[in-house]
Amino acid sequence: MRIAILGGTFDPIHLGHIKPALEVKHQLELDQVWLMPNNIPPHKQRTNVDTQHRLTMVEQVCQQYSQLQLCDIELTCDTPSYTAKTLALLSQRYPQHQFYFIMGMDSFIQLQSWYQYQEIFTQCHIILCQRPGWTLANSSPMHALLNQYGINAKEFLNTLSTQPQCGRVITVDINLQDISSTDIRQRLLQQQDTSHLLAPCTAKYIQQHHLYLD
Ligand SMILES: Nc1ncnc2c1ncn2[C@@H]1O[C@H](COP(=O)(O)OP(=O)(O)OP(=O)(O)O)[C@@H](O)[C@H]1O
Ligand SMILES: O=C(O)c1ccc[n+]([C@@H]2O[C@H](COP(=O)([O-])O)[C@@H](O)[C@H]2O)c1
Repeated sequence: MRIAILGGTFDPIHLGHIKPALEVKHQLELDQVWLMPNNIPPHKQRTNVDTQHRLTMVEQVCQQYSQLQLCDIELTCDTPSYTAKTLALLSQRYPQHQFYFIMGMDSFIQLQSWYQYQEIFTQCHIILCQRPGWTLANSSPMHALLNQYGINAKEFLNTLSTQPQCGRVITVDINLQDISSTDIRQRLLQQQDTSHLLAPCTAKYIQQHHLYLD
């Protein structure tokens, strides 16, 4: 199967994760999309709620959206959730699947600082989603990399049978979602409405468990 993975801290999961994931699945005619919460985010100082809450919110989203599935592979690991390591483990565990890794432009811009980031290109294709507020500078080394390995979703699909198994950066043209977990946490702290930014199950869970209030 052709499977895309959206890894994240999901603190909390929001529609800026869910809607692009659904659009990517449709545009690239993928068999499945897995949401993969990390345990210890490599580039964040801390999470705002514990792993169990972040996991439950993702689980509930997967129950609500039948096209999304949970991948809990990083949750059993007490070391930082390095994507290169996780993808190697996934390829080992599921040699029958072809993996794609979804990321927003903010992640892509910083990719060079990831642990053994070049290994990622040997394990999967990257699916790159635009994100409001993030533009790749012409001078960025990632710009050169995108020029070399980039391909748009339509062209990729049209030439699927001749494409390599990994190493491309597939750009998808999705509806932009100006949403971030940081903004949602700030709104919750200030008791502002967040219902238009979250799946209903997540809004309910946050309210029931009094999350993000301090
Ligand atoms: N609105 C969005 N549009 C496109 N991609 C997004 C969006 N929000 C998050 N992503 C992508 O989803 C992945 C996981 O993001 P993450 O869980 O860190 O959410 P976040 O909103 O960026 O969180 P925070 O504000 O706490 O940093 C990353 O690859 C990120 O680029
Ligand atoms: O491998 C790394 O060094 C690395 C550095 C930063 C982020 N990641 C992964 O990228 C995904 C999005 O991360 P974040 O911090 O934006 O939630 C998530 O799966 C992280 O584990 C991975």
